[in-house]
Amino acid sequence: MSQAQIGVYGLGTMGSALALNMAEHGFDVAVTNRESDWIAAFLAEAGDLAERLHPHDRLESFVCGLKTPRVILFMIPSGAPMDAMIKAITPLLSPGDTVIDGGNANFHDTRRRAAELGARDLHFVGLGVSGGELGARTGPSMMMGGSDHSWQQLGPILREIAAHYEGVPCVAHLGPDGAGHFVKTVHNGIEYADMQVIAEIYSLLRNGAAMPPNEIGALFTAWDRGPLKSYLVEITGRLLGYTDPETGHPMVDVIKDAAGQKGTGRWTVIEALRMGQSASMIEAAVGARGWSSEKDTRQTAESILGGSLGAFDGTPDVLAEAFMAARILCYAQGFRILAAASEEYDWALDFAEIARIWRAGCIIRSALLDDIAGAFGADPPHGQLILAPEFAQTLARTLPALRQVVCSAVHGGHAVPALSAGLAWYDSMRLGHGSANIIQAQRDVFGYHGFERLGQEGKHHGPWWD
Ligand SMILES: NC(=O)C1=CN([C@@H]2O[C@H](COP(=O)(O)OP(=O)(O)OC[C@H]3O[C@@H](n4cnc5c(N)ncnc54)[C@H](OP(=O)(O)O)[C@@H]3O)[C@@H](O)[C@H]2O)C=CC1
Ligand SMILES: O=C(CO)[C@H](O)[C@H](O)COP(=O)(O)O
Repeated sequence: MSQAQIGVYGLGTMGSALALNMAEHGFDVAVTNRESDWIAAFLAEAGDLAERLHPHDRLESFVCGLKTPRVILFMIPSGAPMDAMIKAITPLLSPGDTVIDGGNANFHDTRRRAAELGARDLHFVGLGVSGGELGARTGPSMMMGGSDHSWQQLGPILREIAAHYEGVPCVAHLGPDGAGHFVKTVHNGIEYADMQVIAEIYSLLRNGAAMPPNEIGALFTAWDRGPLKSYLVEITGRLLGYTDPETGHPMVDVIKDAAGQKGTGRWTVIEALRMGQSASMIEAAVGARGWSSEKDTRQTAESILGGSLGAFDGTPDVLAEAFMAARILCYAQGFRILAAASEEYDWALDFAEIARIWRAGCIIRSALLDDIAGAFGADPPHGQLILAPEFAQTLARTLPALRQVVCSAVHGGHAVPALSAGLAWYDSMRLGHGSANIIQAQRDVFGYHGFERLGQEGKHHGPWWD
């Protein structure tokens, strides 16, 4: 039997697409699935590529069909199923073999699994994969966390199957154990915030300016030809043009306004808060998805509290400028979380490299990421994207529009949690002197917690009343 260069376990949406992508790039791939009935159907659809896909219906033969040291990619749900599969496959492996979790895993699990497998001379890789099914098939962006040994095994395959931006593969070895999954988690957090900003802009145009979905779609499509160019803007422009074949209504009007979420956005916020960081736009986006799911309550509330909305008094040009400001702020918040984690876990993340591998293949790919890569490459003040000269300039130009949009939205009763969170963060960060002196004084009054005095070392207390 021929010895495959890599094994893919899990022939669902992502696993089958990645296996086909590898086969198309000339790699021999051993494939298997929990429900083995799927394997024959998958091979039938693979056409000529089936020559390079080597099916197995048992874990033992799947492992035996791989060149050593082995490289095995799991594309399955990342919680308990991944732990169960590790338990099942570990006795079949040899020192030097690498097990990869390509799912959206919590990076704490990845760190634990890497340590457990490491103790048995096995390598565990947390591979963040972004781009959905099409990306996985034609070129995803991939964020790898694991050992140098695993990168040597995997790198040549991943570089071939990845998306390419001007010839540069969108994949990198970002650090050890959980680094890749953490970066993918934050990628998804940014994805949540960018999607929420888009939804808020759509809602202002639809409910505040009575614009029909197809016209809003055309506007997004026009924006996609300029500096706001991005995958999410592109698909929003396109999806808004669709009509429901059943009712003849715009497709978006028949979709229930209750957003799903699988956890990565929430993990981003949890990790940010745990590290004493803020990612207020991502938090707003996660919260807004939560509120959206309370459809029944909102319907009752509308009859009690009133659901009228005022007119939105802004032009599409003003919205485009506000969108640009919000997008910069949302990426900036994402990179701050990465910086905090890099320090906490000693990962030495390369932020310019992360921006580079997000330029193509992934869901948050946008024209801005090339500039972000350049800005991080030039070492911005305090490592802050908003202080990089070109971004500070763009923010100075676009912030008045964001302010105008948020003011008009608030005045008209339109909920813009992400846009307003971005603005509040910017307004907090641009002042050298804020209002936390009041918090410190209050804490000292009620808890004798002490405060620092401006320009003096040590802990002080106020002359408060008894
Ligand atoms: N869909 C997407 O856009 C993206 C998904 N991901 C991540 O990729 C991973 C796979 O997602 P996706 O391909 O969409 O999911 P699918 O539901 O399409 O496929 C799931 C796969 O996992 C297998 N599986 C499910 N439960 C178990 C189990 N207990 N033990 C062994 N195998 C199991 C299924 O096998 P069976 O056929 O037998 O049910 C199937 O092969 C997930 O972690 C997801 O978060 C990452 C990026 C994007
Ligand atoms: O990883 C992804 C995209 O990058 C997946 O599509 C993920 O499912 C998106 O998250 P959610 O389902 O919570 O919206």
